[in-house]
Amino acid sequence: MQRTHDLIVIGAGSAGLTAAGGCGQFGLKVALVEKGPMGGDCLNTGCVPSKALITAARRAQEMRENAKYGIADTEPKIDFHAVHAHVQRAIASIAVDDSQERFEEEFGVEVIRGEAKIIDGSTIEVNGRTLKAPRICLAIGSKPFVPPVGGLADIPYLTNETIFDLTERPEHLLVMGGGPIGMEMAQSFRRLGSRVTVIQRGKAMDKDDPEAAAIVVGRFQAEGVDIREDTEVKAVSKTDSGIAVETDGGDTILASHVLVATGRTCDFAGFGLENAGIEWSPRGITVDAKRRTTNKKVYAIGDCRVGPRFTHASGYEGSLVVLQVALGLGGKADYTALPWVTYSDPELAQVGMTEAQAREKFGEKAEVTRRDFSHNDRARAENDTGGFLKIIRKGKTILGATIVGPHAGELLLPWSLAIGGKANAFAIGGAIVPYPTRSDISKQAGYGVWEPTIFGSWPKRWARFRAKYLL
Ligand SMILES: Cc1cc2nc3c(=O)[nH]c(=O)nc-3n(C[C@H](O)[C@H](O)[C@H](O)COP(=O)(O)OP(=O)(O)OC[C@H]3O[C@@H](n4cnc5c(N)ncnc54)[C@H](O)[C@@H]3O)c2cc1C
Ligand SMILES: NC(=O)c1ccc[n+]([C@@H]2O[C@H](COP(=O)([O-])OP(=O)(O)OC[C@H]3O[C@@H](n4cnc5c(N)ncnc54)[C@H](O)[C@@H]3O)[C@@H](O)[C@H]2O)c1
Repeated sequence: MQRTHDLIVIGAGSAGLTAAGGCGQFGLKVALVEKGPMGGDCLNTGCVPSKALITAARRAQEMRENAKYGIADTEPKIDFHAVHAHVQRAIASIAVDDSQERFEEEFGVEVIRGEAKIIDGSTIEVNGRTLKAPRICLAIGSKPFVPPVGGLADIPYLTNETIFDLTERPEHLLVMGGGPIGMEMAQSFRRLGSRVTVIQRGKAMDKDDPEAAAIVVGRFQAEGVDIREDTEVKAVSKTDSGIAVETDGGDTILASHVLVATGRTCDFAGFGLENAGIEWSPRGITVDAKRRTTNKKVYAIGDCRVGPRFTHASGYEGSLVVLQVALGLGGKADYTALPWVTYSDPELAQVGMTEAQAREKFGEKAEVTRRDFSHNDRARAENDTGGFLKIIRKGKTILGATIVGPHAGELLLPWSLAIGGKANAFAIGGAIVPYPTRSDISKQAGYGVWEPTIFGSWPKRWARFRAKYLL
């Protein structure tokens, strides 16, 4: 059979849209197959609805905390139907960018709505049609991992796929898992008026810097979120008054709703990966640095492969596929400067290595330069001085940065560039930064890295010499 397309992309989430749109823009004949709504998890059940909900929740919380600015505190009146409508509006406004019409009209991609199956390494089937291309790109995502907890299958638990459909506020939301999904949702629902309990197996936000995570956890507790760390759910059961959740510590918590946010998994049984010799496990599809599967003509990008699961990682890998397929260029994934942000309040932002990772790799050669927002004039003027910036480095080489505080995610960029070698602490420390901004904390930290050198013995000797003989 002749090729029908130059590239077949399966999955129209952040990863697949980028790969298909980019190759389409280069004039390749691209098929993009999607079985659900365009935009995938990020648009419909992930980043977008969660950030919209977080915004509504923050507005509510600000009303409760106004007195410190001389404005009376007020308990907000929350119309949960209207909050739901706001979340749906946010999805609708971004959906235009991910729409079938746009990909067809702007990028010349053939969008096919249906469930694809792999026939072999260059052939797929969808809606009874057979498509053939020299390259296939799998961008088929992941799904919520539901742990084998007794009784869970018998209760109507929520996941990220259903929680944004709620039009009534949960009375008491029990969140299983203190990762980014669990934490972002826990604070949002608490601020919108629910009672919230988080059950976390180890420490909450366990992939992040523990000192930064502790600041976030402290804030949650101050707002009334009941966080139970080092605790596991043993069993759940439905009772007349709600859902009884038994913990391994012997407590029973009565909740109205349970959100399962215990990580992601993959189940590609029946999709046909074995027909193309593609290896996978529940952790994802096996890939190399170029995101090629064990069948070198088939790529797997974004959440469906083993690796970090973020929208920006999916988009980045989509663009690597465009480089390789359309232009025949390199395309190895480099995550030395991978950033991630948990949009709790305060935000927790990380790029590159955490302090613990750097210490494990470099021992005493790993150093930390830290600046607290309590010394940042904008934070002081705003009476919101919690949090810090930590630069993790080896000598003057920047390995990572951790920021916790308001807008932390917006402050990462100079450090991403520094880790990638496109900026450095000296340049950041010497930049003219508008006063008063929170980003001044980066200048202070950059300067801090160089301060001992600038005021070292040689510059001082030179200054004394100048003062004595040349002034
Ligand atoms: C609640 C939540 C909040 C999040 N917040 C953030 C955030 O703030 N920032 C961030 O960076 N990341 C965030 N993420 C993670 C982010 O959403 C994902 O990393 C990203 O959406 C993955 O994109 P993807 O394209 O790889 O997969 P997906 O978006 O899952 O897309 C896969 C697509 O493939 C389709 N598909 C699957 N099988 C087939 C088939 N056989 N045939 C046809 N189509 C198929 C699916 O229908 C789906 O549309 C969040 C996730 C969740 C759950
Ligand atoms: N802001 C963001 O970038 C953002 C936001 C939400 C989600 N995401 C992405 O979505 C994915 C899923 O997020 P997540 O929070 O579900 O996963 P996660 O794996 O990051 O966190 C899940 C947590 O649940 C805990 N856990 C697992 N089983 C448990 C059990 N039985 N009882 C109690 N705790 C248990 C784990 O120890 C872990 O800390 C992640 O890959 C993340 O990158 C990103």
